[in-house]
Amino acid sequence: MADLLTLDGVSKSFGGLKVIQDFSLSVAPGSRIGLIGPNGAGKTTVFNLITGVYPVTAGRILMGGEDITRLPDWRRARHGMARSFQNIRLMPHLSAVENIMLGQHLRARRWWDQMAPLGLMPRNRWKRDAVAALEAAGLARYADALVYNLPYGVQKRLELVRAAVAGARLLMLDEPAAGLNPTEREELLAHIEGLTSGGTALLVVEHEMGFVRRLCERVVVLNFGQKIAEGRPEEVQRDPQVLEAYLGTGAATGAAADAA
Ligand SMILES: Nc1ncnc2c1ncn2[C@@H]1O[C@H](COP(=O)(O)OP(=O)(O)OP(=O)(O)O)[C@@H](O)[C@H]1O
Repeated sequence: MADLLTLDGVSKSFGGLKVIQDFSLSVAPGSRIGLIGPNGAGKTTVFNLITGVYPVTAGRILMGGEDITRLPDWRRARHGMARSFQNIRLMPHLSAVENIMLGQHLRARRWWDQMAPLGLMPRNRWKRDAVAALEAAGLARYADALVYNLPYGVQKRLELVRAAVAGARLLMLDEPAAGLNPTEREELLAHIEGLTSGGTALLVVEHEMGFVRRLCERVVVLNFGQKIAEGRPEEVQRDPQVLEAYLGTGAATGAAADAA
């Protein structure tokens, strides 16, 4: 099957610092890939290169076979990539449903569609869609609650709804399980599984290896900006280079502890 997302020999330098070196990656439609590596390995930078926050120094990025390397971030979003961040980026003083509508706004193609999430148009389809997305996620009871009043686990899941709204083909999640308690983590896992069972591909950065094992069929390991391993989670965890990368840094992450 043709790739949904392809990174072909991508490199990134900041000044003289080579942060990503000759990194290649294939994400098939509907596949679930984990991107792991020690702190500072370059995982978030890879996300930033894919979504167009930073231009690449070398290499190509393709989405659905189309070269998007030079496209600005807002045009890449319209190719169906959606992202959540390490830190929650919801608008705390808006309601849950208003936050979901902001996600729709980012993907609106026509100027009148961009106005619609503001609620100025009659028969606001956008609001209905946002409420439906909350219902599908089992979060409808929070629709009118202000985000800053909601528990952390619910806020994380709202981010997921916002990212996935409007039919993303690729969902990119940066440390979605960080800071969640075991119950919240299970709820998030079920939520992500639900979103991706419909054929949305997943690329997830996550330190919590148990979470990655349950969610991802394939794992890619970065260290000092280079790919050092790729394969099924249980294979990768036994890879000597991966063990060295984690244990050699002395980073007592969940991945290292699991891998040991
Ligand atoms: N805008 C920037 N300017 C200069 N250096 C940067 C920039 N962004 C990232 N870096 C550097 O790139 C390297 C990789 O950072 P990145 O945040 O991508 O790592 P990471 O694997 O996501 O780490 P963590 O797991 O701690 O989030 C680090 O050395 C970081 O300091």
